[in-house]
Amino acid sequence: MIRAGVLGATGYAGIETVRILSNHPTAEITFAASKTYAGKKISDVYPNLKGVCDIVLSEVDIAQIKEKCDVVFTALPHGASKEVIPSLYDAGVKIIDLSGDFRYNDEKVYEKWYGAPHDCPKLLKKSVYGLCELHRSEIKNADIIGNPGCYTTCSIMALAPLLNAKAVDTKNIIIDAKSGVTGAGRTTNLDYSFCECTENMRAYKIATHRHTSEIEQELSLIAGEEILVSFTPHLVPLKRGILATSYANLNGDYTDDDIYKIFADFYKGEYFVRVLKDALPETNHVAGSNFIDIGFKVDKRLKRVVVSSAIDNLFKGAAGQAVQNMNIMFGLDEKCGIANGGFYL
Ligand SMILES: NC(=O)C1=CN([C@@H]2O[C@H](COP(=O)(O)OP(=O)(O)OC[C@H]3O[C@@H](n4cnc5c(N)ncnc54)[C@H](OP(=O)(O)O)[C@@H]3O)[C@@H](O)[C@H]2O)C=CC1
Ligand SMILES: CC(=O)N[C@@H](CCC(=O)OP(=O)(O)O)C(=O)O
Repeated sequence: MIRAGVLGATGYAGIETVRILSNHPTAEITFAASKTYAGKKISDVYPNLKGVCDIVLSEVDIAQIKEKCDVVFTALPHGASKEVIPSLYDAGVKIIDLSGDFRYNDEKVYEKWYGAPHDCPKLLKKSVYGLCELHRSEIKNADIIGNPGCYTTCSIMALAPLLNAKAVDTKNIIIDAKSGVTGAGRTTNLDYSFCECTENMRAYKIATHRHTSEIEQELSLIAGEEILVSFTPHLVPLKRGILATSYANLNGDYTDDDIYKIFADFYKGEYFVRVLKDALPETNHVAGSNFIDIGFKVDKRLKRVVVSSAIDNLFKGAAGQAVQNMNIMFGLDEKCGIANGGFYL
């Protein structure tokens, strides 16, 4: 059995990690940390886990983690992760960080978009960007994973095949993305309260959202040149789900069949990627699952392709992909514990 710890276990991404690991056939939760609820059972905080996971929450304790864990998931706010990760690394456990702290190849990019010094650039260099379908071979041997952001997973996977095939103009890419409210975490911030969010939609952080830099890092690697994108996130009245609509100008007279072939070839054999033909994704079809659904349409009039992609922000966008990373790092079947399709009516 893989012995797993979860820090920030009572947050939305943390509890989703706990829920997935509780059903994982070859992993068990041996340590779960919370500042606010230390001393309580996790099932007292989330009663839906009663009888499924009743572990008692502790303060972070590196000596205990060293003794009890092979891998630790840090589901903490960015900034808090990089404070604890050096000690975890010294304790010899593998680390899967769900925050933005270990996603960058260049600390200067982090510092520019997060507005704070990175503090542990040597460990940042050792980390691998955990977008499983793109970095599987590096993930296998990694000790620290920077698990991707939710908007970024949905956006990068929608555009990577087109850039890889050099099918689109690299200059004018636009990503318009919508997220459910769990994307903001378990916060008491008024902006995310029921009456502010229900029956309402709003764009935010236009041209400044930190995920822009993560998307640009990965798309540039694939394209082999610097890619800049317009990225506009929106908050929509859903609990879970991200839908991204990406626009790119085509470099030639591509048909829908040509574009389908580009996507199908790029994601050949990828269980968690469902390329749709003559259909478009819906957040309901991926909720509670590790799937990404990708559909598209060529706009012949404008010689443009519009790609629509959907994920569950807490699953493929956070905890599910984190467990997918664990499976790869420990040589398990990548689908272990996360193979099922979700189901929401
Ligand atoms: N929500 C989402 O859809 C996604 C989130 N992420 C990332 O995952 C991480 C966790 O996000 P999410 O679960 O949404 O956030 P939450 O706010 O829901 O949970 C974070 C938890 O961490 C603990 N915590 C808060 N502040 C600190 C601190 N300063 N030091 C130590 N612990 C702290 C709190 O638990 P306690 O008080 O019990 O210790 C809190 O509940 C973030 O970095 C986020 O960006 C990534 C992808 C998607
Ligand atoms: C709706 C909402 O607020 N979403 C979050 C994204 C959550 C996430 O994936 O962000 P990290 O990069 O911090 O892990 C946001 O826009 O900041």
